[in-house]
Amino acid sequence: MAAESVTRMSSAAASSLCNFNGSKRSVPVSSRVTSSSRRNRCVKLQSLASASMSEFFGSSRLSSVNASTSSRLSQKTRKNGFGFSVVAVAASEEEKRTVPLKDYRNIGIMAHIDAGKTTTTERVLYYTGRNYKIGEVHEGTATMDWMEQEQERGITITSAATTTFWNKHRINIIDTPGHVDFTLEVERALRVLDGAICLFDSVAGVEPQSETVWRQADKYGVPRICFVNKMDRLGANFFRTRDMIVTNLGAKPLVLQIPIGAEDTFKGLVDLVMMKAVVWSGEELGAKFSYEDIPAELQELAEEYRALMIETIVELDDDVMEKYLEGVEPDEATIKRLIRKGTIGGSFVPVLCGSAFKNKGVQPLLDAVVDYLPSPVDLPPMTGTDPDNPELVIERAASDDEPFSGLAFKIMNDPFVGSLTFVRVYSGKLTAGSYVLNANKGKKERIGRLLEMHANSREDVKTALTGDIVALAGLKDTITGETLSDPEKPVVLERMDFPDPVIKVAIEPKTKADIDKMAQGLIKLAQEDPSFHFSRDEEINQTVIEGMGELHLEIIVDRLKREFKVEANVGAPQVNYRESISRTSEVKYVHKKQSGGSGQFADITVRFEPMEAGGGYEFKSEIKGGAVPKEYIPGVMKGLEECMSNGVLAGFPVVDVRAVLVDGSYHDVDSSVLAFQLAARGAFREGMRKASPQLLEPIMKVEVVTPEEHLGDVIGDLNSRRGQINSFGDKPGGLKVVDALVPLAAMFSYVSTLRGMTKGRASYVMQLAKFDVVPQHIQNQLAKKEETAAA
Ligand SMILES: Nc1nc2c(ncn2[C@@H]2O[C@H](COP(=O)(O)OP(=O)(O)OP(=O)(O)O)[C@@H](O)[C@H]2O)c(=O)[nH]1
Repeated sequence: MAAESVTRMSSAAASSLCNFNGSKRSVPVSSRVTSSSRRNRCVKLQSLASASMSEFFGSSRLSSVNASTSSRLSQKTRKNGFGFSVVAVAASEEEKRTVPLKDYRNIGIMAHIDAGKTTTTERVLYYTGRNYKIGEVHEGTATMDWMEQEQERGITITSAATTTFWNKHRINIIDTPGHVDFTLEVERALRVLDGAICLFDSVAGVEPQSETVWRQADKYGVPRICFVNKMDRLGANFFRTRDMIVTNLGAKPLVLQIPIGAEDTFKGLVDLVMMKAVVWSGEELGAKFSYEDIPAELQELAEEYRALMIETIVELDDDVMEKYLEGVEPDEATIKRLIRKGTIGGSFVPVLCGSAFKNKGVQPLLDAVVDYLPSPVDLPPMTGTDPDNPELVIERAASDDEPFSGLAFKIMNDPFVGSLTFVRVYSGKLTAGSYVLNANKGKKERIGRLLEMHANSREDVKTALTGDIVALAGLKDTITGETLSDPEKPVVLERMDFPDPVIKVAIEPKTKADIDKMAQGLIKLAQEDPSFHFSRDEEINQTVIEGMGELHLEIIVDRLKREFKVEANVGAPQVNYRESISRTSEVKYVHKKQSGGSGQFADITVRFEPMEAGGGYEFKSEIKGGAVPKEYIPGVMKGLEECMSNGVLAGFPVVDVRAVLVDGSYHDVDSSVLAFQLAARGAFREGMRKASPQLLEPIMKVEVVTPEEHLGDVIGDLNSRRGQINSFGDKPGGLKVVDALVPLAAMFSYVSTLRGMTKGRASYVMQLAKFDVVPQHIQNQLAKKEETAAA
């Protein structure tokens, strides 16, 4: 059975390579990406906020794009580009709150690739009555996987939002992708969610990507419940997964259910709160369940786990604990109250089980979402800062009566509705037709339409209330991570972190006529996805796209083709290196020019210090007594910042460096901000060279699962890729698992090699572990390539 997920993963990842590697790469595009000397001439675009079509290719083309878009926008009901209907409902009055805020659950479903997130979500939609007909991932009909690429590959790429109801509670769900290339989607979802379901495959247990998303959820303090899925699969083991939650995640599981049977005898579960067996009569969609007596052979185990559960939760309440010590067990309502308290407070994570595919365990899971995950009012108020005074902390309680605040967490381009901005409302209300302030940019935005999303279709609403997740049509300047707020009571909520891309490829349209279309597409795609960057060098006529992995960039190229009708050739993937320094240097740099009129003078001394890994870049001024007047310091900062994206070794971004302005002097007439900016550039060049610069490369944590007979080949191959084997282990089904650290540069086209070597029976996952120094002989090779390219 393990081969089932192996094959699916391998084929998804394998297809990611055909554009970038192997025989299909007979493309007439320079596989070399922009050289360092040229890089600084590139226009770097990360979002539409930083550039627009007009900046890129002139304004005339931009207006034609807008005109055609707006004519399409005027239509009310139509099919969107993905074949689903867009429904515009005339909303007359302001919507009233029908569900109290305490009955809201904003949740995400997160897991390793293939654990069953989409399948579970589809079941949730069915059992909550949202979907009449169920979509199956393997048939390519899942509602939440609405992109063509998702349906073809059976994987989730974008997170989709949907709203549904259970026991009079409103549940907003975001389905998130498991593949590491789309980790940003998970990050964005976690930033705006109040709680999460963490799914595990009961055969594989806690897998690498589950660890990653678990840490992400920790970072945002998201309370969660665990669902051990796929209990029907051969090799399913609930208790091993429970143990892995302890060993691999360092979490404290609170077992609330134990399975009745496993693999093909999996029938249902014992609910330890009610001490009842919940047994399904079949495995078909909508199969009925009944409450029964606990099977005799499970009675003892159930009592043991119930006792563990009670002992854990009574610790949260002194009175209950006292009574318990006197021999009085808490009643069901008290048990639920304490499980809820401990889950929200992070004391433990409830663990449930089931088989989404066989329709067992989904309804109790929904009950647990309602019973144990928090509503917006159970969480501390959101904090932010005053846009005019970043020192001033502002709180926004979750209430319709507070001033409006919301966070834009995702932009999606719909070919017909236009750009949709997904917003989580944290406080107050948002009304269609009103104006809000983009507090990060200080710009007002008009709210055109407010849409409630149901995966692939949408419904117009007049008002969004606190706790809602809505999509806004018509915003012009807002990008992911920015705060929208009441213009009279502005607030900037804490921003999200976006990872920097680790790989890049050169790309060019197959026909010259498509160059505009490609730029338009890239701008839109970069606006949607902050982990995707692109840059263009006009002089050598080359565009480079950068992303989180081969699959990520392949999807971008595929979307260019499908959504923007641009066929593109792509070069070989290249690693996005970083540059840093290994020792401290101090330089004095004088910028002096005397040519006829007024001169330029700036004198600075800058110390460059290495910082801890992950430290980024920092600037500090130690100027005393006005040696460099305050008004010139921004010039120094700007000059240094400009250089940080363009290191002295090979033009890669510089990281983990602190620049300290220690001294300087100025001239009453000839000094200016510009002169200090130019001096800073000079100081950077000299200072970095003196500080033993070094090239850093992304090192990936790779986990390969292979049948034993191919273990030797797999290890030999990893060694030849500069891999460092960390551990071996066993997986159910006689499979071996190898954990290694391997430089990303050596992992391109790995999937096809692995497939060839193991006849398609092995699979692997990898994720970024760290950046590390590139060995000297490889640095020399890279420097040589750089020189040849520059020549
Ligand atoms: N046997 C069994 N198969 C399941 C179960 N749940 C999901 N699957 C299958 O596992 C595969 C992966 O399921 P998905 O729902 O796409 O998993 P996912 O976590 O959404 O995957 P990504 O979005 O690609 O990360 C599909 O073939 C499902 O039919 C289950 O409970 N039992």
